[in-house]
Amino acid sequence: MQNVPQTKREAPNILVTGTPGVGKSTLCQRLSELTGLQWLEISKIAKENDCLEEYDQVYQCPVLDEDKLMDGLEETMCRGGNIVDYHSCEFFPERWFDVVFVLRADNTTLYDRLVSRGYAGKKLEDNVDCEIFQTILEEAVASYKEDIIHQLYSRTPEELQDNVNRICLWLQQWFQDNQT
Ligand SMILES: Nc1ncnc2c1ncn2[C@@H]1O[C@H](COP(=O)(O)OP(=O)(O)O)[C@@H](O)[C@H]1O
Repeated sequence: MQNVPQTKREAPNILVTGTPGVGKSTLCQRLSELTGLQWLEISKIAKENDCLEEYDQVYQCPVLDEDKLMDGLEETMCRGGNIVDYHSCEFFPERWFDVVFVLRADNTTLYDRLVSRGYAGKKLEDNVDCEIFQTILEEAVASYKEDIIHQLYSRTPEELQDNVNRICLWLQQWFQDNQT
């Protein structure tokens, strides 16, 4: 699949990734409403399309059938115009994305958000550690060219708005640079 020839996309594909609770869905929903790009919530799509294998008891989350999911998304991603929202990023084909935003939050903010989502015990601890150790940022750096990766803090409504504005500007520039 990695060798599929790259055809020009009509609109870019954006990846929004980061630890659960950093604000991906909130940002993606807002962006999708503003720009008309399609918001792809990978967790939801995997569930709806039977792309979940077994349940990981240690990490208390379902395990993705990544190959099945990738095959199902290939056509949509080749067309372009998608905002992909997922808490991991290493298994997507690199060629799918024009830009990668890694959302961040501070530990206290993230802890409070995850507690109010009902996370507790190991699951809560692991997710806060994931943010402390910048696991998803490192995953992104290992998987995509560094010049397309942007780290954005999303701790407050003001930061959310700044991020939306920044991504909209990026998008405008992409359309200017890719006019046919
Ligand atoms: N920039 C922000 N400022 C304040 N609250 C936020 C911000 N971004 C997200 N939130 C809140 O944090 C919680 C988790 O956000 P969500 O978008 O569901 O995160 P994720 O999709 O990364 O798991 C939600 O209650 C949301 O309203």
